[in-house]
Amino acid sequence: MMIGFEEARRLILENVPTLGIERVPLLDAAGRVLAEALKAPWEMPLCDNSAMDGFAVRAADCASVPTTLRITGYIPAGGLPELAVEPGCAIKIMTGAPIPPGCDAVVPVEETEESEGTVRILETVEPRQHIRFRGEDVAAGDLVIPAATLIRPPEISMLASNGMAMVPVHRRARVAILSTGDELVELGRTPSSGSIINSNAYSLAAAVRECGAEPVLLGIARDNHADHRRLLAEGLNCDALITSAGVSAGDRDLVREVLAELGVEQLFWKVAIKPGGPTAFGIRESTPVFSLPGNPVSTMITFDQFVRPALLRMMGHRRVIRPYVKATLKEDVRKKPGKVNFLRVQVVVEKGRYVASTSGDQHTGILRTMVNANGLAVLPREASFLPAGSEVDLQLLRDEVAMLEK
Ligand SMILES: Nc1nc2c(c(=O)[nH]1)N[C@H]1C(S)=C(S)[C@@H](COP(=O)(O)OP(=O)(O)OC[C@H]3O[C@@H](n4cnc5c(N)ncnc54)[C@H](O)[C@@H]3O)O[C@H]1N2
Ligand code: MOO
Repeated sequence: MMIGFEEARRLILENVPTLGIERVPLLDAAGRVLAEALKAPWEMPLCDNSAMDGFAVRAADCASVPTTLRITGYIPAGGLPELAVEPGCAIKIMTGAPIPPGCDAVVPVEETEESEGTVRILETVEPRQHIRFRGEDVAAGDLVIPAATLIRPPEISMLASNGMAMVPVHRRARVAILSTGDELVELGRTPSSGSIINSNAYSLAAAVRECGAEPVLLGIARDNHADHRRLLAEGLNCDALITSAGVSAGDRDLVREVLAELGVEQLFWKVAIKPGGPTAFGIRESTPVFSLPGNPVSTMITFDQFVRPALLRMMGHRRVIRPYVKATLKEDVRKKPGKVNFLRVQVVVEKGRYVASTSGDQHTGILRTMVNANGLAVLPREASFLPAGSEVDLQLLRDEVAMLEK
């Protein structure tokens, strides 16, 4: 009995390890996952300071406006308050500068008129207005970023503000990629009839990079035992190993056999999906091995459904599965029951709804319809006919689908 799609993915996610921690310079932490919670070493802001360019005053002096105050000092951002503010006086102050003792409000420059050492306050003044108080953002010891948070620019800002020049993050996965097959030639050679360029190594490497991991290209294992053994053994030294092709029923499909010899325990082979049926997954110690079918479309789709979530999980991400959005089918779709089908589609937004039409020929040998697709409709295992107008689950494959052109 073939394993179901979601069960296969669950088995993978349950069995992959979380990689260890490394400390990296702050900027290199962007896009990584924080491995230890950040507790604030100090409060933010560190002192009461002005939120406006203007004048620090005593609100009580401005109970009835307009009123005129004498300017007795100036504090730029980065300056220090030298004098307390006496009744009837004001201090010129810039945004971010510390509030001088005695003041309890800041009047923005637009609400004043300055002339020859005095300032006229034109608008009513509330006590505490336009002051950012010490510790109002973050108190010392606060948990400001929990562990397992994806680090984006706001987290970078918070980490920087807390003095974190080096940041503990989960390690990037080093992912070995091995292509198999006698028909393959490396990029740079002109393929003759019967040979094809090893494109899977590149699509996989690009996909590995896209999830923030580091591809390690092992080249091509020819269809003989010795080559497979040598290169698969090398791949097992990485954090994860991906193979392409050599996993269906062909005479020379050696991948699973040699992996077993090398001590990889197979957790499943063959999944009830199309394309991608012959996918296998195994583990040696804590190293996951993904054996993906060789058809380039199947390779990419199985990477996206199985390997990407696994690598993200290994690198500490909590949310690893692409979300489904609802989309309306533009035309009738027929399928055989028994397998979840991934339908390559072109998605557009019409009146705020996703509408999907097939991107063309769905045979797994057809690469062009993958290039032309910006989404995958995920059709349920037992469905056989989905009439135009049906609502289906859809995964967006390109961020720009819902983005505006101008
Ligand atoms: N009797 C059966 N035959 C096949 C079955 C089956 O269940 N029973 N499954 C079919 C399905 S589905 C697929 S998918 C393929 C998968 O086969 P393999 O993973 O063993 O891959 P190959 O047969 O070696 O290659 C398939 C196809 O992909 C091309 N290829 C391979 N490697 C690369 C590469 N690195 N870059 C670009 N393209 C590559 C290869 O030339 C073939 O055209 O098996 C079916 N057969
Ligand atoms: O399932 Mo194969 O992976 O159809 O191309």
